[in-house]
Amino acid sequence: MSSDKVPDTPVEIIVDLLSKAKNVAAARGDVPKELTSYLQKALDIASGLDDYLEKMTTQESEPLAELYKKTVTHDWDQVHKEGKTMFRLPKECITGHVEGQTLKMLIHMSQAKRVLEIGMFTGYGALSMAEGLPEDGCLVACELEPYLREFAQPIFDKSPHGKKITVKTGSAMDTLKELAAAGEQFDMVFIDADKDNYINYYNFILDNNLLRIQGVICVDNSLFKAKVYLEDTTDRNGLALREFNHFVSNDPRVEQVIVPLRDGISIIRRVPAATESSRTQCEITDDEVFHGVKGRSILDRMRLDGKVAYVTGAGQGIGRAFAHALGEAGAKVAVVDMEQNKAEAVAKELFLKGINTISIKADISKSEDVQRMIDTIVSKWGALHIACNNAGINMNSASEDTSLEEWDQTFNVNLRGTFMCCQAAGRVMLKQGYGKIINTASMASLIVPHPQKQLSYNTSKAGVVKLTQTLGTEWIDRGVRVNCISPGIVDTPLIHSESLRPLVQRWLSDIPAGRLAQVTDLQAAVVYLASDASDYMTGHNLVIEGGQSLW
Ligand SMILES: C[S@@+](CC[C@H](N)C(=O)[O-])C[C@H]1O[C@@H](n2cnc3c(N)ncnc32)[C@H](O)[C@@H]1O
Repeated sequence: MSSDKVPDTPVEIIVDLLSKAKNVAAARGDVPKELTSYLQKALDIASGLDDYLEKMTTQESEPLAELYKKTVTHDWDQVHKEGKTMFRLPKECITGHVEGQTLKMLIHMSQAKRVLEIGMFTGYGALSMAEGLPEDGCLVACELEPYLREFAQPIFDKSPHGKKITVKTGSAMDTLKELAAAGEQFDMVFIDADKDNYINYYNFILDNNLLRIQGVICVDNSLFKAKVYLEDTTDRNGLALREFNHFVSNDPRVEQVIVPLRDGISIIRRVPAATESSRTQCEITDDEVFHGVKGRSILDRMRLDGKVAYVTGAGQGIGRAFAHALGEAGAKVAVVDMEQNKAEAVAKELFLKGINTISIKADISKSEDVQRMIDTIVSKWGALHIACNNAGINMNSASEDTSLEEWDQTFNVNLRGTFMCCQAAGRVMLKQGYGKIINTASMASLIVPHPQKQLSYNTSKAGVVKLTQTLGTEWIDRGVRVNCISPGIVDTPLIHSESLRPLVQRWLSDIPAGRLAQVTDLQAAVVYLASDASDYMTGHNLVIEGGQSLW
């Protein structure tokens, strides 16, 4: 701490007091050595803490460093004297490096997408939080002083994250009212403005649903230089924070913890409305719709954490997208393809995203490969919950010319192969009493796509639907659900082949959605069918074709 700096946090105050005590001790000749040495040790511990935290915390970005420098070197007294700000703003207002990174970390951990800041100052906290937001995230910063928006904006503009920030100038309470009237809701709120209004901001936010359930409110200065717990406190802000902490700690709508970082940060989580205390406050229907099935919200019910999955034909296209989707939702994924290098490449992608994965080379038209695939997965991970039978081939010929070879080859992979996978996976799943099988069929099971000629493909995919319906009804009473997904025409490398490329325009005129399907259009469906949320669904053909089969 530099000598001209006023101690501002409990630790800084302790350092100041210990330094004074040390000086008093040094001025007297009769202080025992032991006491001087204890004082020195306490001083070393306290004075080293903030520096150490600074050093061990991830460095700030260049725009943040620039914003910090610009803020602490600015002549705020002069600005105020010139009437550019209503209040004299001390540069110590700034959140700074360690707190900024803490806020950014909280944004990541809570996966917040929409953030509200009350009290922006020069935008250090706002930009730190914006850096933690996803690309489509947004942060609304409330600030009383218009001067500060002008001050911060040029640096926001230099950062790739600055565009996520919208500054609303004026009284924060007016802005909160405006946001509530517009039905806005946030995942995280950072309160860091006028201390005696904290309680009003907090209550307004909760009373008006500005914070979503499970959302987080962070509050700065909640230790307020230790004045919140020192008995002789008369300071207005210290008393306001004391009352605020007391109120929050008794509020059944939330859980809170005060982290003794700098001047204290409270982290307050809005708990689900279904807690005992709030239940007694109003009439609710006390059921799974209200609480969620096994207490899990609908999005949680689509998580696949701890589940073991495989996807065949996962080396590219739809299968690759399915493998990523299942992994992102929490499953361990075996990436299966007849081309080993492709399976390995996709498994590497999943690994980079932190997904547990293995690659397996298997030709699903060979029964020994199918059994080896299942055995490998079960011996590696001890179970099999999700079987995604996606591998398939498509060949084109006029029906009068279709060779038996083409027919057999198509059926060997698309129908016989899918059956073998279903059977081998099903045997494991029936023993477990639980399983989800998702076959890739095709819109061609419903309509006859044209003008291309693909008799064997269409017929084999119609077979996949009937296979799915039969297994789906035969096995559901033993916990195994079997469904299929029928994509329309998907924009994969396959359709950019010489023979198919000219047909794209023709197809587009048959698709109400006006575009081909992207593989990403199919990802949510596979996660849904793989999750407990679809447990009542079996033998279903989920058609995703931009409306093409309806025209
Ligand atoms: C402690 S500073 C905020 C620091 C900031 N969060 C950061 O990351 O550096 C408090 C800010 O709140 C603003 N403020 C105070 N009262 C306000 C009010 N009623 N409405 C909006 N902003 C207010 C002040 O102008 C000041 O810029």
